[in-house]
Amino acid sequence: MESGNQIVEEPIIEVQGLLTKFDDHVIHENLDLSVKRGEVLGIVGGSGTGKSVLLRTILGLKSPDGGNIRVFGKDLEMLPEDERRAQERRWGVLFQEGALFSALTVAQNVQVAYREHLHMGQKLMDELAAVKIAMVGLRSGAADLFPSELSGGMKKRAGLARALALDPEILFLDEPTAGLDPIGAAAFDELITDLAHTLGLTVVMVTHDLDTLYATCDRIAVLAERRVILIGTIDDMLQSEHPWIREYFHGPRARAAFAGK
Ligand SMILES: Nc1ncnc2c1ncn2[C@@H]1O[C@H](COP(=O)(O)OP(=O)(O)OP(=O)(O)O)[C@@H](O)[C@H]1O
Repeated sequence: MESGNQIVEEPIIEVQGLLTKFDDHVIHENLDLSVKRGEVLGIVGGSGTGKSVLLRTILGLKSPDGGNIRVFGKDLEMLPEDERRAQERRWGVLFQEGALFSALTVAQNVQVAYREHLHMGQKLMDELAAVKIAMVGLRSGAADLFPSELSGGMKKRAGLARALALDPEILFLDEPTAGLDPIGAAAFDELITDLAHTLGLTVVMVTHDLDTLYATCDRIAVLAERRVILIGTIDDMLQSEHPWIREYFHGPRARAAFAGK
């Protein structure tokens, strides 16, 4: 149910008064979100409420149209290019499908970050990639496989190994269990929890998966009405009277996910 991490109150990510839009289509307005260092935070919300756009905006892939975002106490928009890149090295991202380069092996995918950000010999890169590959529970032989040779679950793990390449402090996950069967999804949830705990990671994940919320998240942020309408624990969600939150956390699927917890 919880990462078991030591959670520090001081925020590692702070979003204040965020406005994002595409032309006249306002996605977020006056959105506030604070993520504590060491917590596993799940972001939920109906389809099209702007969960992925929020992730992309925090990552600096889309500029805010208003408000500000501070990660590690710094506003990416204000940073010169070299500091911005240094900032980006401190987080890892796993997009849906793992977003692996199809022409590269698993090990080479992990090494992309080393080539881009660090200067080291091939032997050291191979050794570091092997550590990351083992860390995500892939057997060593997987290092030399191409993405097309991997199952869905292995692809996710390879993507995770790549996201962990530079020992990030924050891990961003977009729908980590989408497309996995229930057993694969449960194993992936366990892996995320173990890694978060062992490495002291802060994890921010967008997910629709109630089992994942129950298994991994310390807190949940609910996106609706263009902002975060509630942030808190599962118990806080269960006590909310908001119609969407009630429907989501008291619906038949939620009851099934709750069973036995
Ligand atoms: N590049 C873009 N250009 C125009 N509109 C966009 C763009 N990216 C996202 N949107 C719009 O922003 C809104 C929010 O999209 P987003 O993908 O963040 O939703 P979501 O909450 O992640 O949805 P889902 O749960 O279905 O994945 C949608 O209406 C989408 O059409």
